Amino acid sequence: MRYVDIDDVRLHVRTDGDPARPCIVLSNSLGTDLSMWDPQAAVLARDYHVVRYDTRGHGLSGRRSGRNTAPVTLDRLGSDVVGLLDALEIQRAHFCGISMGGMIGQWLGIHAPQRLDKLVLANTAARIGTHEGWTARAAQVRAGGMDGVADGAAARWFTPAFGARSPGLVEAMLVRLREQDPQGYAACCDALAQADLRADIAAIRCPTLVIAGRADPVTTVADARMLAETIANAALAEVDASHISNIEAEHPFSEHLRRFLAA
Ligand SMILES: O=C(O)CCC(=O)CC(=O)O
Repeated sequence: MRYVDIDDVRLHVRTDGDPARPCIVLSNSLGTDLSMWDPQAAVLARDYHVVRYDTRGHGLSGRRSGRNTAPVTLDRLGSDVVGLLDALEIQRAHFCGISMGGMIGQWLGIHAPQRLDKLVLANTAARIGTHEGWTARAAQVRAGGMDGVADGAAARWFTPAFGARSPGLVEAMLVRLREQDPQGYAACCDALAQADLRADIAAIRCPTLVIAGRADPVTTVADARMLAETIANAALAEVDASHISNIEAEHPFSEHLRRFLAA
């Protein structure tokens, strides 16, 4: 376990694999933490220096002083990754982000292409949800804590078939969601309320793999197609999963990732 201070935030970071190998950074979705990448980190660490971090306000990452109440924007979340690479003295890295992490990846592709090798955008979109929806969710957790969003999360994150097959994995994710800091979660909802990259993603030039979950009700296959068709050097892969596809379709997801990075 390691912490890196970047501006006002202390990021919880975990590294696996040989630091002399090419680096891949893994970025979590809203309401999760770096442990969501355990299946992929185990595979990738054989060939890569794997850097995972908890997005600010999530897991063990938070403000260095005071509560996680300061405003958060997608610019801030993207700049955290640039700061993380600087702190670890990594000039360039591959980047794989899921959902909110995928929006951070798009931001990096637009604003920090000189730090990126290949980009993987999983279960994400250039615009996720609506301003009203995120603002209402932020208000809900600020007023009532995490239980309200956690109650419906299994249905948004996983297919019923996966829930029946792997109840322990689903429950572990929900426990972690309930344990998130409501202020940190709400601040990232505010960032998603503002974030709209639809007019900007054509600027992304690095080789990109877009991964979609065929049963994802949050960021749909149509959202993924839009990314893959707009980004010049992008390919699309679909897996049989809902929103948290790297867990529900662990092996196909890891295989797509591994092959794309190795090509
Ligand atoms: O998963 C994300 O990063 C954003 C979309 C989302 O919050 C899914 C959900 O829990 O409804």
